[in-house]
Amino acid sequence: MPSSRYAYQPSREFHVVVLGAGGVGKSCLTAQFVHNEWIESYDPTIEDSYRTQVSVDGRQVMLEILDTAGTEQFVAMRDLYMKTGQGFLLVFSITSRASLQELVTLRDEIIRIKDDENIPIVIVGNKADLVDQRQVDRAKAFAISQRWNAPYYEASARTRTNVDEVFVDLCRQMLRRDDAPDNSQDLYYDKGEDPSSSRRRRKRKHKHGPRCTIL
Ligand SMILES: Nc1nc2c(ncn2[C@@H]2O[C@H](COP(=O)(O)OP(=O)(O)OP(=O)(O)O)[C@@H](O)[C@H]2O)c(=O)[nH]1
Repeated sequence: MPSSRYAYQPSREFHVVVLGAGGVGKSCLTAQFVHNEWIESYDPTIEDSYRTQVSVDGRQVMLEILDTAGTEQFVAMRDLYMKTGQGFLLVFSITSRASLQELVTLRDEIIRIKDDENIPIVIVGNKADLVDQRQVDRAKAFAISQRWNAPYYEASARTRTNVDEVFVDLCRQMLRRDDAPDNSQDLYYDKGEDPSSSRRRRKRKHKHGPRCTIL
C-alpha cells in the first residue's frame, strides 16, 4: 500500500479540556483555534466539544477539545471531564484577579482527580489586548505558573495572539509523554477497561521547565 496515502492520518488522538471562570474567553479561544473566527457576543457555554486535526512538529494530531462551562451551576460535570482529559488549558482573564484565583481550585481538582502532579497544563492569561483593564501582573501569573511547573502565555482571542501557540504547547507536552520510553512500563488500565482501548493513564511524568511567553 502506498505510504503517502496515510501520511496525513493523525497518529495520535488527545482529549483537551479548556477550563476557567465564566466569561474569561474559553469559547472564543477555542473558536479562534478551531474555526478562525472571532465571537463578540457572550453566550455562556454549557459544554461544547470540537474535533480538529493539527500539525505539531510535522506530526498530525487529532484533538478532541472540550470547551467547558465557567459558571458554578455546571461544576458537577467537572469530575467527569477531568477524568477524561489528557491535557488542560487553564484560562483566566488578565482583567480579573478573581479569575486567576479560580484556577487554583481547578488545578487542585485536576491533580486530585488525575492523581498526577505533572499532567500537561498550559496557563493562559487571555484578553491581553485589554491593556487598560489589566488587573493581573504578568510577573504574578508567571510566578504561579512556575510553582505549578506549567508554561504561561498571555493571549488574546480577539487579536488571535498566541491562540495556536497555547494549543500547540499543550500538544507537545502530551506527545512528549506519549513518546517517553519509560511510559511503556507505567501504563495501566482502569479496572474493567478493555486493554485494547486507547484510554490509558500514565503514572510517572517528565518535568519541563516553565516558560513564559509574552506578547
Ligand atoms: N477584548 C477581548 N474580549 C474577549 C476576549 N476573549 C473573549 N472575549 C469576550 O469575552 C466574552 C466572554 O467570552 P467567552 O469566550 O464566551 O467566555 P467563556 O470563558 O467561554 O465563558 P463561559 O461560557 O461562561 O464559561 C465575550 O463577549 C467575548 O467577546 C479577548 O481576548 N479580548
